[in-house]
Amino acid sequence: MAVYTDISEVELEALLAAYDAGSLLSYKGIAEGSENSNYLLHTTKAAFILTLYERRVDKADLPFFLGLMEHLAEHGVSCPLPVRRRDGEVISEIAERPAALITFLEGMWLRRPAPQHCRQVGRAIAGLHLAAQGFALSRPNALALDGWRDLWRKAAPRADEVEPGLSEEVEADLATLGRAWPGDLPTGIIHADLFPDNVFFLGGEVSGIIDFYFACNDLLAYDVATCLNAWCFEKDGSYNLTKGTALLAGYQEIRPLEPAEIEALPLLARGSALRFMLTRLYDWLTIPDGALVNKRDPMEYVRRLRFHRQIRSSSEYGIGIT
Ligand SMILES: Nc1ncnc2c1ncn2[C@@H]1O[C@H](COP(=O)(O)OP(=O)(O)OP(=O)(O)O)[C@@H](O)[C@H]1O
Ligand SMILES: N[C@@H](CCO)C(=O)O
Repeated sequence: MAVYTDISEVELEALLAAYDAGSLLSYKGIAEGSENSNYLLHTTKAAFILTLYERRVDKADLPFFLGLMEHLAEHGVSCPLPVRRRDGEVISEIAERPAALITFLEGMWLRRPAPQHCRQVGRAIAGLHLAAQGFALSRPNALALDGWRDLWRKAAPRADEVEPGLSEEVEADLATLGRAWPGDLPTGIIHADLFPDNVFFLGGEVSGIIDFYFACNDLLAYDVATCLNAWCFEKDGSYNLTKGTALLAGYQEIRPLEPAEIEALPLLARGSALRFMLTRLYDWLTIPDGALVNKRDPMEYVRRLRFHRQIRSSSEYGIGIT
């Protein structure tokens, strides 16, 4: 559950007074998610989500995230729209946290996505990459190689408690990725966390994308690699080639990958698996048991790392260089 901060109806009514969003009818904390506190609000005008930024979100980045959502919505991507206050601002404060009111998106995320959903996600992510072109702000990826090394420094001393030998594996990955990480592939704004719980479907179609709080400028194909990790592995850790093929084909329908991007996929997928393994490992070791937070299993991503290490060609993901 992710409700780190409790808020009262009195605080909420005071907050809503700054907006033209109606008056409060009801509210409740949302159990899902792990990074921020989210509340579902019903007002006399509509339903909204109120997000209180916690943990990894730096307040200085909020204009980028919220501005990006506005830009994407204006360019045809279905995503929440930040609600402006009467004074024109989008960032508020409640319970000593920075907060934003955003529009409510209909739909649900899929616990068991099928290949046709993966194809749609491929299309959606390519659409997002194209729609984000021209957004005026930029933000470096805080969870790229240097960020991974920082997380690793903090988690390394206890990593072998989670899996004996993990330290040695991660040291080798960091060294390989540090040497071989591609520097010359197409870049742009990426979502960087497009997991199934961040894509809503309605009647079998993508109805919207949420949670832009890791969005940043980085390699576009790295976002595709993250989607392969998040959408195309089964619970038993095996790669589902049909899903991978569908996701990559969907992406290429909208934005064909360059040969160099295709060739780099095994490395990018390995880097992305390491990134999610490290944030999960850090949380696993630092969040106390019993805290009201979803702790995600780092071992799922250790298994993905092992898979990507033995890939010899991108065709094993379901794509060929033509
Ligand atoms: N605009 C929205 N419309 C409808 N529901 C939303 C919206 N934004 C968030 N939610 C709900 O809140 C939940 C958590 O939101 P979100 O994924 O942004 O939180 P988070 O803590 O950043 O999670 P994550 O662990 O994925 O980073 C979502 O699963 C969804 O149920
Ligand atoms: N999507 C991330 C968590 C939140 O960003 C993970 O599954 O580790």
